[in-house]
Amino acid sequence: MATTTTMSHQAIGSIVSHRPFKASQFLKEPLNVPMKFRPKRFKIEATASQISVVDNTFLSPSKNRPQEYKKKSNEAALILIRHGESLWNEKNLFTGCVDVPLTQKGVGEAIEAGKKISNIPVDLIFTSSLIRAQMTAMLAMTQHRRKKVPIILHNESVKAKTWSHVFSEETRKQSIPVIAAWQLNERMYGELQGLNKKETAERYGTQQVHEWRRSYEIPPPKGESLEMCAERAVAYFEDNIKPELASGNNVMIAAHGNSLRSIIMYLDDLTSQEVTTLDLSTGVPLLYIFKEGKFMKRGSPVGPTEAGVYAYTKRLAQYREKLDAASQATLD
Ligand SMILES: O=C(O)[C@@H](CO)OP(=O)(O)O
Repeated sequence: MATTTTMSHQAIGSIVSHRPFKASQFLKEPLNVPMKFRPKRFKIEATASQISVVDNTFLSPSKNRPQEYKKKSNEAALILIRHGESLWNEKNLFTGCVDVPLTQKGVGEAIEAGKKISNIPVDLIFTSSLIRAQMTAMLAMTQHRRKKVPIILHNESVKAKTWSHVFSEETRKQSIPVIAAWQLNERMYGELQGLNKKETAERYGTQQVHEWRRSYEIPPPKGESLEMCAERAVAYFEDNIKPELASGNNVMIAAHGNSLRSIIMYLDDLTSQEVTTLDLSTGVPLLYIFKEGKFMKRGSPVGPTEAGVYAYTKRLAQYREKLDAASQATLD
């Protein structure tokens, strides 16, 4: 059963005012969760009500997008990016679902991430509803060689939906739909949100804090364990993102350390023990190829700009050749 908690103002160096909210609000609509991610201790139920500023509950994004976006191919690229450094990463504070923007360094990381994926096709972007992930997606796309414009598809009302949809063929070709989903938000860190990580370790012990931060099953006080985060993030991935990949659409997901850890656990079939050592750096894009129902990891670039350390597939190499030919034609 979901607990009901009112969050207190405990932030050290807080830059965002917290509105007290009830954890039960966060835990409402039952989700269709795969067996592996079914909770052992209690049934997670979730709603977007408290987390999002941009509250786009696209339960089925593909149904909300024009038919023309859909296309067929037997493989698709999946890029995962953890957002760049946020103001609370910089201050070493537990952030969770508090909506904090990027630092200047984070902006730079997002731009560098964009350079690394600038040769990889992106047809559709999923972000969380938090600004640090959305900033990262938008900044990264400014570097893409295809120069498409990311446009957030709003679904809060009929008007918002109409206004955010693009109409002319020309505009459609030059845009990438962006779907902001609260299910991809960072795990809710409960009573730790706003606390300094080092001070918390000094107070509760390094081992305890490590378990709160990296274990699969142990939730931080009044927050979500990784397992609980997986319930919504992986269910969203299976219901909304995997079908896009299966249709041949290349997808980028800009999200968070823990929502992405839960998705990577699913993609790489990691055990609850293995996932404890998985730690994602800010602004480093990971590439997967989805083919014949399977996810294949293609690496992560380590160099400052080039995506060359990705193991390109034939299709990705062809895409890059097309981009090269288009740049050459512009120069000629
Ligand atoms: O504070 C947070 O929300 C997360 C990600 O920054 O921290 P951690 O690395 O402890 O999961």
